[in-house]
Amino acid sequence: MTTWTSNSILATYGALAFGLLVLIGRTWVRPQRVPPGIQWAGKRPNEFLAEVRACLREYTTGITTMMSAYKKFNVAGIPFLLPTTGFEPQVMLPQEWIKWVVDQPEDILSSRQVQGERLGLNYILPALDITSDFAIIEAIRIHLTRNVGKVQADLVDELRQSVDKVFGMNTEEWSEVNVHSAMKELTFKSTGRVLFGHSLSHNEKFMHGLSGFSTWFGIGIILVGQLIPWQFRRFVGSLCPLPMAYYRAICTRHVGPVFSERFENMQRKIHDPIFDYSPPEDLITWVCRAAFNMKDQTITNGKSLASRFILLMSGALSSSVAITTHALVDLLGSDPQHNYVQLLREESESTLLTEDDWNRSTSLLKLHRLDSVFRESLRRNPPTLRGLSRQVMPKEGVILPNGQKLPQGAWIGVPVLAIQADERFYDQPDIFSPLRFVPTEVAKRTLMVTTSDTFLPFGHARGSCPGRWFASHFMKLLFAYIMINYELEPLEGGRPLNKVVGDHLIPPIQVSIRVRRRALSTESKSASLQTASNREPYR
Ligand code: HEM
Repeated sequence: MTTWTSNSILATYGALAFGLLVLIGRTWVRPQRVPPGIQWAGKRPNEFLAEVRACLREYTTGITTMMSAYKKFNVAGIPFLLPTTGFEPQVMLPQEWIKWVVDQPEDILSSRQVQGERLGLNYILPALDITSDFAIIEAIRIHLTRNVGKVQADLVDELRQSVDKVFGMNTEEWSEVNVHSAMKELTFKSTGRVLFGHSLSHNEKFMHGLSGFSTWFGIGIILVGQLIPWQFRRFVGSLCPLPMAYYRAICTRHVGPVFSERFENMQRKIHDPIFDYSPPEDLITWVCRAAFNMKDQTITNGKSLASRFILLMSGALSSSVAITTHALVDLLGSDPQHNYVQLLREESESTLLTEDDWNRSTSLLKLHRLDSVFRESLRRNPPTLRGLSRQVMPKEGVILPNGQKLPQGAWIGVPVLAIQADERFYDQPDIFSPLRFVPTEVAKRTLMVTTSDTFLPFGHARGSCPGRWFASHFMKLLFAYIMINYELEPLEGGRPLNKVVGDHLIPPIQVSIRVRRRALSTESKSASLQTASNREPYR
């Protein structure tokens, strides 16, 4: 009797647990993101809780699900549902539909809605005020791009000092430099002068706050928005702000008063033209100007601009750090026989002969090889694996170009990495070919900043990166300076692999390279080129 009772209790608990598991399984993968009629990638037929397990496998499969499903479905013109680590699958559309995606307005396909969840912004920064976005984006897209020539001398001055400090001045001894840390310091320091002005970029406390904030912001985005299941976002998101708030407070303490003072004085000058005030020409001034030029005049003080500015800039700087790290590791990890560093050095030396050349923006248009290196590196290492992410907004859903319907709340996007590795668009796509985009007699020039439906690391059309012209400018100056002034040893064992974390390709941040300052005269250099290990360095 007792055995019978305990068996039935066990059976009841078992059935309850099973029921609960099925119930959880049904809702664990966010139901809004699972449109009917779209085929899953990576889902095994007849597997118990197949959709949950397909998402779980994404923690370890890296890019394989996306790459193989792209070939199976997208190349045949069929959309597929990509499982994700956040348990929010996303419909990947075929490349031919990109024009349709970018033509849809924000109230039909919204990028902001996806950002709020996928970057975890709704949870790590719940009080985020995006009224300033338009002014900041306009200032970057129009003023910074147009005035990049005017600020080039400052940029060059700053990057010379930073590279000399980080890579050293010793022409005899080789030193070991961690690529990622070096690129972080060089990027923050050099671009900081233009983005925040001379005084802030030389303020150690501010720069320390900015660096800490960008690290924690990056961790928060990936952890809350992508790695943990969507149900836990609110809870984990409420913990992340602690270190972020600390560093953000440091930044705000320094940048807030600068914005407030600039905003008030510029506003006063508008109403009182004889007021004696002329602001420095930097991004902070251009952001305030763009805010005054907005039709609806929703921005009434500099404080709100400052707070959003820090956020956008820290994201922008982190992207630039990742891309310069990828590019340097790509170059030094390539077959030393090609001696790409020497080819880049020759181009830089013949282009940047005088101080005027360094300070003139048109000089950089002649750096075809360097431009091509960055475009090729971005092709192989886009900052996000998926791009053009949008959420379906209308209650009645949207109809895809093939007539299929997607309900409200579904997420769409395109597999950027797979498109950029498609042999229909790129010859031998698996090979790092840094001179691929150098113009020839038959191939016309494609700049690294030119987006298209087969080149998407900066997005494409509406919402694409407004800072890419500035980023390209900075990255070319930085690499030209390094190539001209330093010898760089090739990486032993080739190009170390990236890590896939959430939607990001993280460069190998542990990699160090060996560098040595070049001696002034070419003749005197050649005698000292053999390394201790007797390997032939790039020269
Ligand atoms: C190589 C470095 C960079 C890469 C790869 C990059 C890439 C991107 C990407 C993929 C987006 C999102 C596009 C989309 O949603 O479709 C973006 C947005 C943005 N980028 Fe960049 N970026 C870089 C550097 C910069 C720099 C240096 C700045 C500023 C000076 C900047 C400012 C911005 C801003 C403000 C946005 C938001 C645009 C919006 O929401 O409409 N970026 N960037």
